[in-house]
Amino acid sequence: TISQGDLKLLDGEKVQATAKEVTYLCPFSGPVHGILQITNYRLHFKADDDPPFTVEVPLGTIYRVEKIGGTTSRGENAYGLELYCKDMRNLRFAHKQENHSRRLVYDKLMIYAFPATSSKPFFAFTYKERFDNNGWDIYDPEKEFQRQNVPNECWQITRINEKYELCDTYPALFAVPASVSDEDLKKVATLRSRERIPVLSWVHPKNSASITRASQPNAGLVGKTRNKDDEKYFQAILETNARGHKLIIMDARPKINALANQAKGGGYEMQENYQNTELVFLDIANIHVMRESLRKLKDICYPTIDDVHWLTNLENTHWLDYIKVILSGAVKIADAVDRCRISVVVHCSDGWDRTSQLTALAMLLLDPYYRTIEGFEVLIEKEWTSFGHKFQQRYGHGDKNHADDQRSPVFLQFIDCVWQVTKQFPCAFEFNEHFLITVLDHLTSCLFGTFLYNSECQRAKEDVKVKTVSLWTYINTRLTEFKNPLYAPHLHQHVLFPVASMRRLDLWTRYYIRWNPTMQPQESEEQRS
Ligand SMILES: CCCC(=O)OC[C@@H](COP(=O)(O)O[C@@H]1[C@H](O)[C@H](OP(=O)(O)O)[C@@H](O)[C@H](O)[C@H]1O)OC(=O)CCC
Repeated sequence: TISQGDLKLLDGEKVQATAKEVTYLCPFSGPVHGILQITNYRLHFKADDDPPFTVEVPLGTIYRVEKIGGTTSRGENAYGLELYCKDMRNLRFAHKQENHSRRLVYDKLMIYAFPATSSKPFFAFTYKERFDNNGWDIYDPEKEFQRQNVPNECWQITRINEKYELCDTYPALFAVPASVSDEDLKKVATLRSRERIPVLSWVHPKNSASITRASQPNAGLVGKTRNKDDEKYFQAILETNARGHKLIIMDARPKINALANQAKGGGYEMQENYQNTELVFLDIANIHVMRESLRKLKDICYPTIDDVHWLTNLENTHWLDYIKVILSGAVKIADAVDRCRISVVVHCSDGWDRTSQLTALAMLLLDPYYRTIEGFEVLIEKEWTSFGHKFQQRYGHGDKNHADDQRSPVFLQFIDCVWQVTKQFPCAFEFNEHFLITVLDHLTSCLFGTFLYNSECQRAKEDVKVKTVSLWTYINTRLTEFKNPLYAPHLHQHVLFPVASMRRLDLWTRYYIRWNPTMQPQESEEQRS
């Protein structure tokens, strides 16, 4: 890496703009004079004074850039830029009008922070660092199925989607009941939203109960004729569990939303048509509710915290209510599969947001492998990236349109739920909190190819495994940084059942309040006199 000033450039990173005499308007310690640099990967500010105070943010983590003040602004620091970031902070810089540095910085930000809009490549395709391991090899679907003893007499790995022809938001390889034919699968696919048919996520190593995942049925408004093919398919899933006498369909949504989806041809399975099947609604709200909740949470956390009203303000964001309802959904699934030995089919509307949260969390509780660093990397590749969670759309990678209502912090919520479980079982995980925060930092940085695009099919088309570095490559070259010193695997081979009660949940302040220094209690007037 070439160092330029204090900026240690990455391989492939080049400075695109340098602005001197810029003032960083720090909300905590006040204005700081220094030099602002924009590269094709990040924004870097270095204060003139000592110790070298720096502010840095990957351009992918910026979702909005606003100009402050105009050429007529006369106030101190009234002319500059405000950057809104996806990592819970905003950065304000004041520029001098005369040297036109704001125009230069603004123009370069528009090009390099929003490559999808400026049709530039993501920096991940320019990043040329070499590593001695390849994180793209961590997840091999057939190896992971083999670990679950699949294929076997109950489950087959079908190649019907090898060219993404059945469902282009699903992985090329997935497992379905051994008794069904590819013809059956094609029929079932016409009955599921976006052809996202029920397929295997995890099978219990001892009692053969399974977790399968899907999108909602194209049930439409009640009164449509029954759906024999779908009902037969559910029977096939039921029969994969030798002792299985029942199947539970866990619909992640509030029932009112499932009903509303009927108006658009969606809906849910009519229980009476599916023998030995129970339908449960888990009451998790949709992506719009979660986006709004995080917006409120950022408002009360940054830049200032109203300490007197903190708990009221936190409650009014409902953020922890949603963490609780997601966690309790995952506990219900783990309980059904492990204690009751009943197979569960998980779905929601599209089957790529709430369904991913639930299957991944339930598998984390059920299978200690996913609580290792390698296992967790496999879990994310399997239940999130390969099953088509739309990372680019949900996080707006490289997209200038910050108001897009398809954006939503669904994956952040999942990592928050994982953090909650690590707090209740501090010795059950190989990874530490720094690992989780690093995953979130690179969810938005666009330095790695792991979270780019919206599906396995798109990532294959863009050849990310050859042209970009995997986040797991970076992580796995510095594992000691991410290991939990308290990890005691031999004591935690059992299923974890976290308590999803409000009194046991905490706000993850090391993430949401990471930029506010530990606020010194304000000295009272009499103490000062
Ligand atoms: C008359 C028109 C009815 C109508 O628009 O139905 C559409 C639903 C939208 O369905 P919802 O489930 O409420 O919301 C959907 C889910 O959040 C889904 O994620 P997931 O993978 O977790 O399912 C997202 O992918 C969709 O973009 C989003 O629209 O809207 C509602 O149900 C809102 C009711 C409060």
